[in-house]
Amino acid sequence: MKEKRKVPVTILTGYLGAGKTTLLNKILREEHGKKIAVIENEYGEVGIDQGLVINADEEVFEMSNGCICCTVRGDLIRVLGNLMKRRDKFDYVLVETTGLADPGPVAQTFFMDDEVRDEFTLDGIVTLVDSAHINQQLEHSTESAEQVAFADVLILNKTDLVSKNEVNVLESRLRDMNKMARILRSKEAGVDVEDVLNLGAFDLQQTLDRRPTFLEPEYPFEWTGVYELKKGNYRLYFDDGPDPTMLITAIEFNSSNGKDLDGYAEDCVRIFSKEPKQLMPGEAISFNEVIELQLQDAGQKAFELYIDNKSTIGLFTQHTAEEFNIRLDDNKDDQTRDKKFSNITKGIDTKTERIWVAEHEHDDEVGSIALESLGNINPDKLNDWISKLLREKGVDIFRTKGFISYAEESRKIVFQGVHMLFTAEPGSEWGNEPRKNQLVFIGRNLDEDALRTEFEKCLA
Ligand SMILES: Nc1nc2c(ncn2[C@@H]2O[C@H](COP(=O)(O)OP(=O)(O)OP(=O)(O)O)[C@@H](O)[C@H]2O)c(=O)[nH]1
Repeated sequence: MKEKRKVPVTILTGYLGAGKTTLLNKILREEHGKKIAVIENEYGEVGIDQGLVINADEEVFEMSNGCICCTVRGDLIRVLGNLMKRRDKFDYVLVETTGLADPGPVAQTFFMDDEVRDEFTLDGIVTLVDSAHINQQLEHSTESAEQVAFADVLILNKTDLVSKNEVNVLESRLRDMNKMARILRSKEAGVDVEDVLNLGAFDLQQTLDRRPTFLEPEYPFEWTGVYELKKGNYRLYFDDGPDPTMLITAIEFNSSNGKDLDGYAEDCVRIFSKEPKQLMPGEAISFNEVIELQLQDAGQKAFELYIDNKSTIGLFTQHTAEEFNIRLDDNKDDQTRDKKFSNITKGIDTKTERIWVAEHEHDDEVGSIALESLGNINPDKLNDWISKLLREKGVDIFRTKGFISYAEESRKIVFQGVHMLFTAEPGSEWGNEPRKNQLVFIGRNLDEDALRTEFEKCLA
């Protein structure tokens, strides 16, 4: 039997004033060929010339926001039921939640109610963030943290009100809370509609492909530039950046030891743990030690780098090259130094560059944990563990997503949950891919060691 196409639903959430209505209006105004039904739980004027906005009295639903076990999602179910009677009028549904709500109960409706599940499919949860105020909001409101944690797409809006560096710091904080979300930046919610609708955001493979680094270890450096240099004198240039100092280690790569960049990175982790040597502009960077460059002086600064023999070198820096506009250039003509100083715009090209996941404090209650193991999982053990876990801790576990491999099943088992509700359904074929299991938990006060231990016990 041919399966009926379900109507995709996007939940739009974000704290008060984050820009939800601005985004909604943008979506409704744009030519995207979709007929969108909007469900709002607030009254509000929405200017639309296409699509269908459901905001007549009976179709505006109030969201209950209490204990998730007791919350009645009846209103939303009723509105969705009414919508189905006008199925020909729309092919997409957008639910805008109130700024003060935990999006959990709304998302759960699409997992829980059989009739809703037959007709609708949750395409994704899009959370807007007011970049200027979210830090404050996170301190005072659990809902704003939940909204971040639930997101498949996080839009850092109002970037016009903060500096680029503040947005970088914010992104790193939010990334820590939700490792799975795609993060976009915007002014006036100016994002591409394709980036928020029809994501198949619950397609985990896509999410993992987009963020292949989320299971990677963290490093004390954020950037490596690898250069192939001839014997000679060079200079490393810096513009003003977000910090007055920066740690750096220079390493000479030796092609005969078989080490790759990851291997050198491990060496560098050990070097970075030592006491750094202070270096003022104009002084020379030595190899194989950690150096703290003093970058307090305003304007462009440079440090010397001497290369004795033609070699491949790696510069490992605490911050990304972009943040300080780091450039390496040769320094053959001292007479033109001053002129050269002001002229350096690009410098020598790197052979390769690499951005690393930076080490940082995990100080938010809300966080995400990714578990991975090779092999197959025993379905009964997993079911027992997950059922118990979500029954006991489901209030604090907002989202669960993952892929599981069962020995008897040729397809990947796609695992996803919202609080204590979860589904495990076969997805694409494993084919020749090595069998492995990945589970991501996003929630509050997660005990990583306990989760890891229990997960390992589920292996067949
Ligand atoms: N400076 C600035 N203002 C913005 C931006 N995006 C939206 N705004 C303004 O911020 C205010 C709030 O935007 P809304 O779209 O109403 O926010 P909301 O999330 O729907 O707000 P609530 O309905 O109160 O939860 C409006 O005055 C917008 O014009 C932006 O990128 N920068």
